[in-house]
Amino acid sequence: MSYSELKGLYHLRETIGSGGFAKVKLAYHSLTGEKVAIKIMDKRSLGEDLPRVKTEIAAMQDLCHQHICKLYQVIETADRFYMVLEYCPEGELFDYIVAKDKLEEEEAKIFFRQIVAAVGYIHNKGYAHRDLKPENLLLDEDQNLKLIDFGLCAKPRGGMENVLYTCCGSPAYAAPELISGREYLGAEADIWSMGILLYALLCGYLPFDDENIPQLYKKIQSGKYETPWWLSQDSKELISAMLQLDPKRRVTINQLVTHPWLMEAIDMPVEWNSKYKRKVDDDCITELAVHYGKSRQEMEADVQEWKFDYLTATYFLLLEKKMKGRPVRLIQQQ
Ligand SMILES: O=C(Nc1ccc2c(c1)CNCC2)c1ccc(F)cc1
Repeated sequence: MSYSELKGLYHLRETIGSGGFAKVKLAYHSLTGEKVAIKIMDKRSLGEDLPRVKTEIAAMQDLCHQHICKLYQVIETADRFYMVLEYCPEGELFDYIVAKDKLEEEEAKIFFRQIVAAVGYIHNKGYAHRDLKPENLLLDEDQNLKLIDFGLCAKPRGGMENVLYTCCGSPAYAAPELISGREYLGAEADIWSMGILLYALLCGYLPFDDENIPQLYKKIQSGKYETPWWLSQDSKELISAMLQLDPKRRVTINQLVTHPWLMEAIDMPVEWNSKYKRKVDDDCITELAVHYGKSRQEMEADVQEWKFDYLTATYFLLLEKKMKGRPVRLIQQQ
């Protein structure tokens, strides 16, 4: 394959993942030398999944948060989509849990606080993820979680108080109201999935499981699950508050951020604000202006168009370098 559209912009390396309709390759962004993950999708093989890609791109262009995998650039050609994404080399949280069998409470707490921050942020922006599971949480090189796969997310018209109907996501993580075909609120269904997620982090297996889907649905709709002896009272209480069959009795994201189990030993509520500022970073603008031979005003105006072109990617990757204490410098091309 040539991937000629990336020539000069990114140096492509090995394939690091290949899912259903996408291949993910490691690449180096040529102007900063920073590593990125490029998700490559062939339009023909996408078939009816094409709308999912458009949904994901639109959502990720609107989301900018330390626990959401950053979209840097989108390249669309006649027969392909390329999504240039934040590099998450430690792989999926799913594999991390499997490798450790289950997590100690304090480690699970750190991860779960990051998940609550990410979900609180997207709900605040009017999005429901609808496919929350450990496979969709990646670890970056500092073991921070990054939420991915917004292909099934929903931004209900008129706000999160408006109901949704589409039954989607992974059965074992799906809320009872969602699998019963009733209308549901995206935020409440996400909270249920987070309850399943927390149970999986602490126990290393799922509260409702059955390879026969109708049997699995019966178990979910019964709302009955076992809790192993090693769970603390507080963690059992939190899981129970999230796995309430009646979505109106379920804990809300606003109540979650100050829940005792999440606050214990950390004594700070979960902060879901993005660490990214609205205002563009002056050092990055200066370096870009010098490189492109433009005034700072022009450069700032160009960047703030947020076209998710190579300039958007270069700006965000320069900002990443600054946040990691590396020099805010572009590689001078010969
Ligand atoms: O960076 C990603 N995956 C990645 C990167 C490096 C390595 C892996 C995955 C797996 N282990 C080897 C190193 C990645 C990032 C975003 C995404 F949507 C999908 C995958």
